[in-house]
Amino acid sequence: MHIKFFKYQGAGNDFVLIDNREATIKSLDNKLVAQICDRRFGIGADGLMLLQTEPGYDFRMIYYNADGKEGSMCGNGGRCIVAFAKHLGVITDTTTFQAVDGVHYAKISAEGDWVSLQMIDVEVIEKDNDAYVLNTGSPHYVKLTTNLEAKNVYNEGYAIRNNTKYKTEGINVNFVEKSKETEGYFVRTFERGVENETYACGTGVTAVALAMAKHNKTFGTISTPIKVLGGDLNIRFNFDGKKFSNIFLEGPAKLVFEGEVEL
Ligand SMILES: N[C@H](CCC[C@H](N)C(=O)O)C(=O)O
Repeated sequence: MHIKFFKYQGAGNDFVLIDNREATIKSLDNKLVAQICDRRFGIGADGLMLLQTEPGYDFRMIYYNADGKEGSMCGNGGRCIVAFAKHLGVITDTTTFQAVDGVHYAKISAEGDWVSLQMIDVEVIEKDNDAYVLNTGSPHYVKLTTNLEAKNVYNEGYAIRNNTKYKTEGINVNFVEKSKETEGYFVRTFERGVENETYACGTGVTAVALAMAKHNKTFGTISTPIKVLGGDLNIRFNFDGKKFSNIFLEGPAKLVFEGEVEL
């Protein structure tokens, strides 16, 4: 099958996107997705997304991790598919679409390269020793640390993601350090389903922002800037001490190149 694909990146978290509104692709074999995402033998990406039609919504987002398996919600992927929808002319400056964790609202800049994506509300944050564990559309483990720049995120992230508690379902592991320059944080993430560190993780930085508000007991309307290896993201939300709502993940979403491939 001859397929046109588009390569997007959101703060260095990168994806292959395919316009499947004609439902040309009925299903995607795990091995084929993994091969497309392979950084040596394929196009190379942290994940792959299909943009599909969905009655009552602008589109449906189908997300696959680089390991080829259909994944849970991808925040940066959600921002990139909104930019892709604008590029295709499916939307103009706001959208409501369906994803694996429910309905998402988003707005996009006129230039089409900056997206603010609403994430699901969060009420439950658990502790695992001194780490925070919460689900922002994907499951996340958040651990405060120091000297993050020098940390071996692969080894330490791999060990937590594969320990007896998390091995079966997996979990995304976020290491966070308070920024010296801003009110925000520096975050590095070992991502489930990529099974490696990524340059950014949208649901991950969202989980970090919420966990830090809980940790610091800050309430009200909060805006948290977060630096990641691939750039800068911002998370805005309300926290009343119990529930996190009106959560928006904001940042760049850029088209890198487009091409064609024989699947
Ligand atoms: N790897 C994640 C899904 C993608 C999350 C990340 N790319 C994001 O931007 O949220 C998981 O399987 O839980």
